[in-house]
Amino acid sequence: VANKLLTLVLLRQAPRILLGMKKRGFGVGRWNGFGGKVEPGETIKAAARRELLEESCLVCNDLKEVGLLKFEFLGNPQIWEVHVFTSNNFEGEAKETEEMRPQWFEEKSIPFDQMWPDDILWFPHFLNGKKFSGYIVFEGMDKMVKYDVEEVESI
Ligand SMILES: CN1CCN(c2cc(NC3CC3)nc(N)n2)CC1
Repeated sequence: VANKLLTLVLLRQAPRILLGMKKRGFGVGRWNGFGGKVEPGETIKAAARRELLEESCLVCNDLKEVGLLKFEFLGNPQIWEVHVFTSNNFEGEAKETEEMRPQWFEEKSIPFDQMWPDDILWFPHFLNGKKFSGYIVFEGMDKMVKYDVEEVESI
């Protein structure tokens, strides 16, 4: 069955990065970038832009795809394909929404202990401005049983 397409947007204003505390639904209680599902007929980048606006009230017109993360969950045949985007060029002020409470973090104080466990694997590549690709197997929602993350020339 086709992979589940998801988006993740991490905006930067060096030396800071914008994260949101997920207030409900999947990933509740964890800091993350902004994102969601890709609707039928929508490009992945358009979905990323839409979810960023819905979840943070920010408009970004020059999202760049920098990462591709594939997740397998033991016991579930559906692979999740998370397309990671970034930009340092966006309009508006980040606002709290029903989904997310935004906060700017210094890049050297990212709250990994309150984020998805895989983030610590690929954030270093992301913060160094590299493109990355990863395959991560989870058992439940907290334990990584296998992973492989690498820098790539192109996504
Ligand atoms: C709307 N999407 C949901 C998936 N998502 C994930 C997932 C993820 N790990 C996977 C084990 C869950 N890790 C980060 N950082 N983000 C991005 C936003």
